[in-house]
Amino acid sequence: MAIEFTKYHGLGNDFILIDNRSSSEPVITQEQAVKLCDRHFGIGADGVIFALPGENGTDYTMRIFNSDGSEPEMCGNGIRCLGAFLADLEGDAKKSDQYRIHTLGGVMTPQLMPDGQVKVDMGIPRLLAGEIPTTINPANEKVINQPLEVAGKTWDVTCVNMGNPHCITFVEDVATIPLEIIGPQFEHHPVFPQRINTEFIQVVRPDYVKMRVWERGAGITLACGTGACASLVAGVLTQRCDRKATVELPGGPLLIEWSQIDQRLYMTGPAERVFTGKID
Ligand SMILES: N[C@@H](CCC[C@H](N)C(=O)O)C(=O)O
Repeated sequence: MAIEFTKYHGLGNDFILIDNRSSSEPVITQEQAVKLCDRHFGIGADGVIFALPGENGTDYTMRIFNSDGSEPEMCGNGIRCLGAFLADLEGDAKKSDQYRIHTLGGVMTPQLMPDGQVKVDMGIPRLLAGEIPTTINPANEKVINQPLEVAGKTWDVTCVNMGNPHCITFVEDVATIPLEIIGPQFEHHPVFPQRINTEFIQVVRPDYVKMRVWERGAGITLACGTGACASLVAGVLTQRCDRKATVELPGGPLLIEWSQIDQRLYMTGPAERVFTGKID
């Protein structure tokens, strides 16, 4: 049976999206996802995203497999792409510009904006070590500017869970970070029992930062939405950033706001359809 897919990207963080609305289990296995994501022998992507029927009163459910086949709880760029994909699928039957999406990291709400961008209510960040999870500190303590030995160097790290786990380090110049060498060492560090996404942040101004990321299960990517949100939270907690900032990624900028009113994160950025195809 052939399976139709549409390729989308959010700032170069690219995904194969599959209309899975007629079944509550993904139609592709994790092993098949690895093959489809392969950039030489497959379609090429950072992950495969499934649009499934809603759970617990939501409109839809999102599940995602990373390019290594692992299943993360959440994906920020992916949920913007999913919002755009759902609008395409619904076509004229679309009743609203906003969807409530069930994910393993909580309910997220992408909203299609008149200018074509997608704004997402990303929920409230979780900060306790037990929630990240990490053993850097006792489970009921936050991890803010804590020393961590990686690759023979001590890094001051701050950890934030945005549905999925992130470890953030502020540096003078993101361009000098050997991401392909130290990224895997952060990801597989024993203090992170569920592995970790790793962000390096250069604060240019309190409302403008540059970010590079090593993603759990995907390696270096051109952008990471949950990582951009987590990094803004870390910047605010360490008095480096305003509560609203542009996060400049290799693939382009995301606007992130940590609302003082409801303590929720709001992420605004693009979601672009690239092409459609069929998997035999
Ligand atoms: N690129 C994503 C995050 C995807 C999941 C991540 N690799 C993980 O394993 O947690 C984003 O835009 O948030």
